[in-house]
Amino acid sequence: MITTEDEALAWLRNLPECDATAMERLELLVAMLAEENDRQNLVSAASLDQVWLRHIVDSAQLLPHVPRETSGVWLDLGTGAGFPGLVIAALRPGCEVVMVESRSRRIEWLNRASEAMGLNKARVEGRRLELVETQAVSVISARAFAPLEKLLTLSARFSTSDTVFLLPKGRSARQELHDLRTWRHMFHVEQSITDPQAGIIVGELVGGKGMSR
Ligand SMILES: C[S@@+](CC[C@H](N)C(=O)[O-])C[C@H]1O[C@@H](n2cnc3c(N)ncnc32)[C@H](O)[C@@H]1O
Repeated sequence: MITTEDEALAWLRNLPECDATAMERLELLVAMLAEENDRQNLVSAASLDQVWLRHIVDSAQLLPHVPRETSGVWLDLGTGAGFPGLVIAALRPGCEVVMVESRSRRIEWLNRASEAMGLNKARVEGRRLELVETQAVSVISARAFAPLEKLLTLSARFSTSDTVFLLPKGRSARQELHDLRTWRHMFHVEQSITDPQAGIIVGELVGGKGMSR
């Protein structure tokens, strides 16, 4: 379990994707986030004291669940302050990361941060997820976006049987998965490395696209 900022930075530096360019991009994100958080409430002020642990590594810990050679779109739902979307895009610059966000000031922030970080393959879909054109994607991530049942109802149309869902769910992961009734799936809960009580729901929908509902 990672509990300090030093441990978070050490874990990150050991990540195969974390080269000098990625680190520079993440440092820029951390600096810009601190500044922007004075203008709009992107993350809790308290969490900024442990930003590498609470936001950067908390996002980056999704990467080992997706092989580096995976191609196709990584769709991040409700990216908000940039998590995990901007972190994934910084660490996998060859990956087409699409960040869906509906609030205008957050859309503006995501576009500005993405441009400053030089994330040429990342893109912001600045609209409600319900209005985003359907396409099959390789990965769907969502941190603090919606309860599991609703999340799947909104996002299943982007999935195939190969689409990997990566859903950091905090302390409710096991309960939400246990309560899920309407979907056939191959989900399980992985332990978060940043919070002993938090879990990440990982896996695929059987049949994808909600066809098996
Ligand atoms: C609680 S925040 C989490 C932000 C970020 N994922 C994080 O973990 O820091 C949820 C975000 O989802 C966005 N959101 C909620 N419903 C949405 C929808 N239907 N379509 C697009 N964005 C949505 C909100 O505007 C908000 O920025």
